Order: sequence, then C-alpha cells, then structure tokens
Amino acid sequence: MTTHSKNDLLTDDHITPIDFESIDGFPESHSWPQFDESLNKIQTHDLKDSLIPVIDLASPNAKTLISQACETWGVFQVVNHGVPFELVKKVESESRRLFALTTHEKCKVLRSVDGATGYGSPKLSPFFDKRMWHEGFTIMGSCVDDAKVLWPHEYQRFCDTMDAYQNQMKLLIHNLLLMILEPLDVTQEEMNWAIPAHDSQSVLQLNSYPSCPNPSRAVVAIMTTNSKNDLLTDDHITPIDFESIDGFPESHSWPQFDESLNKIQTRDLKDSLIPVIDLVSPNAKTLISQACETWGVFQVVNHGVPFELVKKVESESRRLFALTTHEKCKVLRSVDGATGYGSPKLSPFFDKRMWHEGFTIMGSCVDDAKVLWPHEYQRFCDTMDAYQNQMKLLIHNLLLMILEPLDVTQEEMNWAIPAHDSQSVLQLNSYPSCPNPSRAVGLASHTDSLLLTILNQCGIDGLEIFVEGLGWRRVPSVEGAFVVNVGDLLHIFSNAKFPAVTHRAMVNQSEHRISVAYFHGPPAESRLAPSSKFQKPCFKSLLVKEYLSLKYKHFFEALSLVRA
Ligand SMILES: O=C(O)CCC(=O)C(=O)O
Ligand SMILES: [Fe+2]
Repeated sequence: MTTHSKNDLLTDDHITPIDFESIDGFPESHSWPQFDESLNKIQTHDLKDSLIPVIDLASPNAKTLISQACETWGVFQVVNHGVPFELVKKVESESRRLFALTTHEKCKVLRSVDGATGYGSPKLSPFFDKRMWHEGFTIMGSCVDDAKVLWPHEYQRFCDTMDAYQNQMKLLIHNLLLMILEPLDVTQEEMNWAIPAHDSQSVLQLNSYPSCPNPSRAVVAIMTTNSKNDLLTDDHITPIDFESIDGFPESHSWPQFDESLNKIQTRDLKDSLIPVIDLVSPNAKTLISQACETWGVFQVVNHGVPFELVKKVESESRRLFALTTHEKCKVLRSVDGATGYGSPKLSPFFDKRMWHEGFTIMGSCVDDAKVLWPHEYQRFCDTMDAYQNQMKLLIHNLLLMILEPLDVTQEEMNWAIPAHDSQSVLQLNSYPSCPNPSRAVGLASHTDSLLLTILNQCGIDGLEIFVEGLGWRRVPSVEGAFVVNVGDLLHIFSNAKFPAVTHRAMVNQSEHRISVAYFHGPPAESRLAPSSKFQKPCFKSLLVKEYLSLKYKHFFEALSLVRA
C-alpha cells in the first residue's frame, strides 16, 4: 500500500463509511491485494496463551508480570480488573444499538473533516489506497449532543452507559499506570503527568466490522506489495547459494504459520477435496467440468504421457539442479529475460525470499544446455522437447473436454487450444531440503497467469491450494498423476465460472523436492475476453499481452483491474 501524507488526501471520502446497509457484493474500493492467509494464522491456542500473558490483577505478582509484558510485548490482557461485568455488556449492547441504526441516521452525526468525534471511517484511512471494512463512533467526554441527534427521546441510556464506562476506564488506567511506572522509579511529577487528571486526554472509540462477503480480501494486507518495476534487481533473480548455505537466513524467514491447520486434514478429507480423474473413464468430461467450477483444480491419471518420460524429466531436472551454483549462474535469467536459471518471477512482489531455484524453458533449451554441459546437452534437450510435445497433446485433450460443455464457438476453441503461435512455458522448480521448513516458503501464494497448468509433483507433496472457508489444503502427490489447474486467462474466458486457484509450494526438512510445471496460453497478440456465449461479461476485453503486462506489474491486483 502506498502511504500518503494525510493532508494531501483527506476528503469526505475518507470519513463516510460505505453504506453497509444497502451494499450488495464486494466493492473494488475495499478489495486489498490478496495476502497469504497462512501468515495471519500464526498460533495455536497454546502458543497464543504463552505469547500474550493474561494477568490476574488481584494476584500478588501482577506488578511484576505487567512490567515483563510491557517490556517483552507491549501488550497483555487483564482479568479481575474491577470493571463491573454488566457495564461491559451494556457498552457492547449500546454500541450494537448505535451501529444498527440506518446509514442515513448515523450520517447525521458524521465526523467533520477537522473534527475528532462522531460517526465515520477510521482516522488512518487517508494513508491507504484501499478502504477498510469498518465504521466507527468516537466519543471524547460527553456524547450527549450526538446521542440527542440519534435518539431524541432515548439518548439517556446511551450517554449514561458511555459515561459510566469512561469513569471505570479512568480508574483502571490509573491503577495500571501506577503498576507500570512505579518499577521505573519515575518522579512524582512524571507520575502526575501520566495518570488521569482533569486535563488529560481520553478517547472512547466504538468500532464496528459488519460481516463481510469476502473477508480474505477485506482485512489489512500484511505484505507490502510493490510495483515490480520499481523493485526488480539482480537480487530478485539470483537464488541464494544453496550449496554453501549454513543455517537459515533472516532473508528467507517468513512470519510463522499455523502448522496445525495443515496437519488436521485426514487423508480422506484431502482425497475427497480435489478429485483424481481417470481420463479414460466415460464420465471424465463431467467430472472435469465439475472440478473446474468447484475448485479450479483436479488431478488426472491415465493421461497417456509415458511413465518413463515423466521419470526422465525428473532425473534430468535433478541433474541440472545438482550442478554447482557457479555452473547454474552461467545461464542466469537476465533482468528482462524470460528463460534460464533463477529465483521465482514473483519474487519482487514479496518482502521475503523464497526457498526455491528454477529453470525456465520456452521452446528449445539448446543454447543454455550447451553452456551447462558442452558435450552432454543432447539428453537434456531431447527429454525436455519430448515432454513439451506430450504436454501440448494433453493440454489439447483437456481443453476440448473443458470448453466443449461451455458451448464456445469454433473460433474460440481454436484460440484456446495449442497452435503454432500459442505460448508455452516449461518451468522446472527445485526446493532444496530446508533446515527450518515452518518459517520458509517454497513458492509464495499466487495464481498462474495463462489458461491451464499441468504440474508434476514428482512424488513429493508440497503443493497447497487456498480454499475459501477452509484455508490451505495440501494436494497429495499421487503416483503417475498430474495436477491440472485453471489460470487467470481461463478464469476470464469462463467469465469467472472457473476460479483461478490460489496456490503455493511448501518445503520440507528431509527431501529435495522437484516439480515440473507446464503453462499453456493463447497467442500473446490475440484478444482476451469472456466467451461470447456469456450474455453479461464481467471482464473487459484486452489483448493477452496487455493482461500479462498488468500481471507483471500489479500481480495480485491484475484480475480486479480488468473487471468490467
Ligand atoms: O511446486 C509446486 O508444487 C507448485 C509450482 C507452481 O505453482 C508454479 O510453478 O507455478
Ligand atoms: Fe503456480
């Protein structure tokens, strides 16, 4: 998020909350760049308890515990604080009574541009590009004037409650500050300055967060997202030297995730979630359509790609990544290049580095292979060529099955299926075993950009998909199966009928994981739009290459930028 100087930007728009009463759907103004959900789900309950202390104010060591918590965390919880339970409940119910008023009523007490009290959006709104899913009511001292506007005959209950609560807060603040400041041995004058007095400042803020149709996009983003062009440096291309690395560098240490969330899935649940479809079964087409609509991802077996070739691609990939860092860097991707050895292309969009090195092939890889193995490049090239041909065939068959039920035109079908001018990328991914897998990310959360992806996990789990309401789910590696997933272009072409599945790759401590991804898309110069079969297109029409450059620049936001 860009942060602005507040004065440049403060307008009424930063004060009036959206009309939560009448809103239908989820507005672009409130859609923040998608963030990695896992980063938010940090702790198990046990961990949380040990992290932020809950302190019994009536206990004899309260003062010591409070001092420690202030130093360590700057935050703690208190119980036995002496504030009557009924009053706490009353404040909540009076707050709910206020926010339950109509938008029209609440706007009668809207905060003014330079005012401090009343109804409105968070005061930090002008500093962010996106709006927050929030409305608030700010009280300083008496709230009788506003309350009389809201409830001309029934304001007293609200005011009495808020007054009583403010008095209780003042007492509690007084006690807490005594306990916090005494051990610092401050002067009496300093103590008087800090504790509540007739001229201290106090603010009572009631916050309301209505239920939200799209919570994963409405919460405050954790990762700063950067415009790639501002930031692309060599540092985003050269992977860490996995050969000589010792320990686990801070550059690769992501905020901790909740491991338990991933472990709770039973094998059954995992299996039932993402279908494994037998391509020679008579109902394959129906199952594929269902999977595209429901998950945007499925696995296929009996796909016709020779098992030996699949194994050869894996062993040739391992041969490449087993070269020394020095050798691999001879074919390092250039800053504006698309092929060669390097870090994930999504690296510039994240503050932390990924536990990953990759090798990207588009068409022939003979030039790079000759640099790596001057006399033995043929085996590598032949394998990658044969595999790309097989992927093209499989993509062709899959797209026929996926698009036929949509009843697309022949022209649209020709646009989608592989042809001499379509785009295809073969991506070899390497995730070396990692000393600290719970803090590392192999490939950060993303959607694939083109139409369809075929992924081979090469026998080791690691791929996870994000399912709204369920969180991150492992996609188990199934012997002989490929994972097929919908990319942004198919999401757009299907008029959002098929989700572009958000996914990531995780790493492990014991095994060096390899995966092979094949991405297929229509010609760069061709026009992209929802199929003409859809009466109400929900995306704008633009050139494929225009979409890809939006993705390259705005990443998480590219899809929302092309919404009609
Ligand atoms: O390695 C994996 O499992 C996922 C790879 C991936 O998502 C990609 O290459 O786009
Ligand atoms: Fe991907």
